[in-house]
Amino acid sequence: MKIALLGYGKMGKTIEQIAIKRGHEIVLKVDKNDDAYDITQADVAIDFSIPTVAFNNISNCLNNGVPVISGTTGWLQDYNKAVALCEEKQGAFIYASNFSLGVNIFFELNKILAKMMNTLKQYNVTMEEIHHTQKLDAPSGTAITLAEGIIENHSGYDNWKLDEAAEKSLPIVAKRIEDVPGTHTINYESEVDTITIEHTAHNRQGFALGAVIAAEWIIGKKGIFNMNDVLNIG
Ligand SMILES: NC(=O)C1=CN([C@@H]2O[C@H](COP(=O)(O)OP(=O)(O)OC[C@H]3O[C@@H](n4cnc5c(N)ncnc54)[C@H](OP(=O)(O)O)[C@@H]3O)[C@@H](O)[C@H]2O)C=CC1
Ligand SMILES: O=C(O)C1=N[C@H](C(=O)O)C[C@H](O)C1
Repeated sequence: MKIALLGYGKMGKTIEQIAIKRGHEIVLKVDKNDDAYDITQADVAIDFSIPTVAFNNISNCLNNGVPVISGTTGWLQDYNKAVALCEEKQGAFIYASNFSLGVNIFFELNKILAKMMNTLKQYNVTMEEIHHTQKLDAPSGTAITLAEGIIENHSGYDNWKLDEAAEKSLPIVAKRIEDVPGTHTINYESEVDTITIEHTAHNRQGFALGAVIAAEWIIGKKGIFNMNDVLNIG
């Protein structure tokens, strides 16, 4: 498989190593605003760039008939436009806030726990995410997906807020600490006890492997997919 890497930072470099080990070829590495490159030489593009350019990168792939996997977070105000473009061009597109198998299992566990706790109003839900200090967005995309999983399954919450508690709002605290790849913690706290679920990434390998598996999976398909489609869980 010929892969274009849109974004060649921490994730792009980790994906390159894993893709080569799995027998793929990296035909393009894009690390700055540059419309001159020819995306059509790739069978699939993997975008791990920055929030302000992700939608442009994805659009460029869809406009040129190249299937695209995006893990960039912080650009979701344009997600519906990407979906509409993918439908119009009959392309193939996957966005996931987190590509690791472990986090995708954690997403499902989070929904089940929220459903179980729905009637137990004595428990307040809080969330904390910790990432490295270079991270551009807050809260993390993963924290937003987790919050949405709780909101869909727990009638006590209908929105989330960063660093703020309010009626029916799930508060998310975002911490930035040197070199932390990504830790997400959800607490259900009552006066008498606390139930905690937590996912801790030890490195970026899990995210990168998931993105390469998604790229392998999407070849020959058309449509808008997510990691549940790829991993067949949930
Ligand atoms: N979904 C998931 O599983 C995961 C998602 N992420 C997300 O992926 C994104 C990238 O993370 P990470 O690799 O750690 O970040 P990095 O900052 O290490 O890498 C991003 C790279 O994108 C480059 N870039 C800037 N402009 C463009 C452009 N126009 N086109 C292509 N690339 C460009 C940056 O270059 P420069 O430095 O010169 O600006 C930088 O090298 C983030 O949004 C992060 O939240 C991260 C891990 C897992
Ligand atoms: O920026 C990161 O590093 C990460 N970003 C993703 C997010 O925003 O959830 C996924 C992972 O937590 C690492």
